[in-house]
Amino acid sequence: MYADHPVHDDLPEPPPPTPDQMRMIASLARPHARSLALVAGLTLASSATTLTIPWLAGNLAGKLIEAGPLGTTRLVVLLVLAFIASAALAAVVQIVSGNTAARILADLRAKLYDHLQSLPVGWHVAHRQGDVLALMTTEVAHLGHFLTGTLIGVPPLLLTAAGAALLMLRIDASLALLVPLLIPIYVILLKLVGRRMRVLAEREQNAEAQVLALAEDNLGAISAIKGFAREDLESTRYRSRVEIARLYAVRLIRIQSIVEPVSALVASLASLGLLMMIGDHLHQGRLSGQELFSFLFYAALLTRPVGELAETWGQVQVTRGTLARMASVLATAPEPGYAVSNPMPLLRGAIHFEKVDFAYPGRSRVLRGFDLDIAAGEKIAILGDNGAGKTTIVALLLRLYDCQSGRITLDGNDITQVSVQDLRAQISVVPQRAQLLSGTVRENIAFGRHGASRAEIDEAARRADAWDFVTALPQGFDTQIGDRGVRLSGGQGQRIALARALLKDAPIVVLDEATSMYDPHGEERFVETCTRILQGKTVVIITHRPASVALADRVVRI
Ligand SMILES: Nc1ncnc2c1ncn2[C@@H]1O[C@H](COP(=O)(O)OP(=O)(O)OP(=O)(O)O)[C@@H](O)[C@H]1O
Repeated sequence: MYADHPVHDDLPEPPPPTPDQMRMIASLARPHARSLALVAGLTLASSATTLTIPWLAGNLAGKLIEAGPLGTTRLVVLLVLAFIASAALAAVVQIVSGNTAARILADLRAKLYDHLQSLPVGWHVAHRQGDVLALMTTEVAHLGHFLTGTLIGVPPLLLTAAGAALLMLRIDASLALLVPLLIPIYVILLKLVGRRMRVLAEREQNAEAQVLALAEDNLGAISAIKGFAREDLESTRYRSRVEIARLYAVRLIRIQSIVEPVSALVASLASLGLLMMIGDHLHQGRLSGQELFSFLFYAALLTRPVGELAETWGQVQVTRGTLARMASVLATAPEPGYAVSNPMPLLRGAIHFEKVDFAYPGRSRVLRGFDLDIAAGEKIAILGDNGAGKTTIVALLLRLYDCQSGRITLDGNDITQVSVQDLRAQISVVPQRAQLLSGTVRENIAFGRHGASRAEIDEAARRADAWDFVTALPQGFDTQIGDRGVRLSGGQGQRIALARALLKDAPIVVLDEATSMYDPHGEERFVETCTRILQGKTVVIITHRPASVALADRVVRI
């Protein structure tokens, strides 16, 4: 998404969103068509009401000049009603449009999350987590602010400006026609600052993402930072990233702050010119007092939208990069297996790797013509040097990656031809690094099978030899285990991961260095338990430890 770079501005402008990307963003609005139609109707009513005010005020002013306050009651009442209606409609438009925009945004966030979840593991490996987090948090918030605070105000502004211009044209065409002459001045002004705003916004968002990425990395490695006494160094590194983000933010604010005042200045100068000409027309009797007032009110009505539209245009430049990034993530295809919906028959558990070639993107080949036959119910240990490709075999079996050539079958079914969710439902993996979630011990074990009963969770904990240490925790199974389970020891975390996998009760079980953190006695008990409870299941044991190898009927070396 972003590139790493030092502070400088002579970087290429972000590419504009493609029509396809814009269509995708527009598709987010489609489910809210009715609310948007309501917003459009209310906007129309609000602008129409606002536009009656200068006309009524002009009439009233004309009458006051010609005959004094007598006989103006009706006009005054109408004007007060118009004021009230205009204010009330403006409030209703804000509420309804704000609600709609917030709903669109909530949908976008959920859609973005679902989509990120569906993307291949390879995509997540290739993108910095900080960038992804920035997209889901600060960038979505930017977009939300843009939608709810800025973009939603555009239709009323445009309608009011267009209406005012038309009515001015009716009153005095020769004067009103001067207004479009200002357009080129605005276009030049906005073009001049636009490119710079886009580049700065891009740089600022990139810098923010880097701040977030470093905070995420460092807080996750807080023990290492303390252990190596790197607090000061890391603090300096963090500060320098924050400083880069600040510098871009300041530059962006500076440029953003001039757009609206400069536009308003041009509009004010133009109004002054208009006033001089009006004076001339009045003098020649081409304009009545009433028309003069209405004209001036309409001109005033026109200047505010001009300034605000310029500001909105600036915001569009700032949001362009976010839209492009959002759309490009949403356009990335989900895991290929998601498209296949053929159900996977319940497995007996025979695994067959046939001439499998695989390389991670941009890396040299890990597996070359790899063959492996595992019978249903067989226990097999896979040994090999660090980096030989043992964990990669598991990743391929789960279809986290697809092999470049060859094929993998389960009970004779090619895994690329069946639903990836069905496939994964039939394989339990106990990884080397237990991925514990923030939540209680019970929730962490229950993660293995949705809807598991308390008794089943307890049983899984007993089988995984986790019962004793879990019940000794302050709140037993209700103890919160924090982010990444930092409050549990490595071996305890592995036992929770084992309990989770046992609860899943899949026909194929993969133990990927699952006992690497067990004490020797614990490992012995693990081997005993597994021999009993994994009977009949196909078990793939990846290990460097002789005790675990003893579990296997057969050992292969890669
Ligand atoms: N997601 C990835 N992206 C790119 N390369 C990877 C990825 N995961 C692993 N590799 C590389 O693939 C090779 C095989 O890694 P793998 O984790 O399968 O080895 P292993 O046999 O399980 O090693 P160990 O015994 O150390 O756990 C290594 O060279 C590793 O650097």
